[in-house]
Amino acid sequence: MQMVELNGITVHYADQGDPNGAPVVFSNSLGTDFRLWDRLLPHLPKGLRLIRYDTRGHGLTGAPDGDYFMGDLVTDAAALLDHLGVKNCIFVGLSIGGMIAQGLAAERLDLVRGLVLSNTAAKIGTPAMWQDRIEAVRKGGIAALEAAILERWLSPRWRQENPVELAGWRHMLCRTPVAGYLGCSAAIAQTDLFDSTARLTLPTLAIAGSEDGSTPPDLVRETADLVKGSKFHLIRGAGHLPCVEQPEEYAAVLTTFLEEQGHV
Ligand SMILES: O=C(O)CCC(=O)CC(=O)O
Repeated sequence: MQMVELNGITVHYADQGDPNGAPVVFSNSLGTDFRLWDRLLPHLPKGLRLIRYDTRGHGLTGAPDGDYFMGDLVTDAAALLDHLGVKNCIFVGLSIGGMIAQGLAAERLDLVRGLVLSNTAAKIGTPAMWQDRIEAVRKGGIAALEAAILERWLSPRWRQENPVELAGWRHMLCRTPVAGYLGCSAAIAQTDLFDSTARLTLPTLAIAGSEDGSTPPDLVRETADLVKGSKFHLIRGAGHLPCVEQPEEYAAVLTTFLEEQGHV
């Protein structure tokens, strides 16, 4: 287990692969932790340094009470990369992780040389939608929303064919600290990265899932279009978590991007 105290919280991370390899960093979505990437990593080329961490409020990372701000989440990611001596990584972020990716590239371009914006956007939902969600979780816990969330995360076909694994994702979601879920929901509610993302010029790949009920393909494409020269890839048949449903295709498109950047 790898833990470090940063920015006032304990951060849980995994630094795997080749310690001298080109770094690829992974940032998870709301209600998951760094096991989000478990099915993907075995399909990536050897020789990379693969760093994953649990976002503030998730997994084994600290989950303070109160609203979080996107700036906190970006500072957490930057502090971890500084701690690990990582520069010039390719940063892969899914959903809120993709917002962190956009914020990090805007604030600390010395750390990042390319972005993978997976199932994310410059702005996700509306403040009113997030306030409703926050109130529902305060009242009934995450379990009150669990069925609807899983429907957005994973396609009907995958859920039907993988009932046992589906139970694991349900457990991960429902065991997310409520303070962490609420804190990160507040951060998403307050975030609109349109202006700063429109100023980004680094190589960017956007990935969407055709069945994604949280960040539908058109929303992901809109954000990709903000970054000049970005690429867009649609994974057909996958929901909000395509790295879980279709890890081979996800790995293939990510590997092509890494090769194009001379990162492998
Ligand atoms: O997944 C995220 O990080 C936020 C987007 C979202 O709404 C996820 C969900 O459907 O619960």
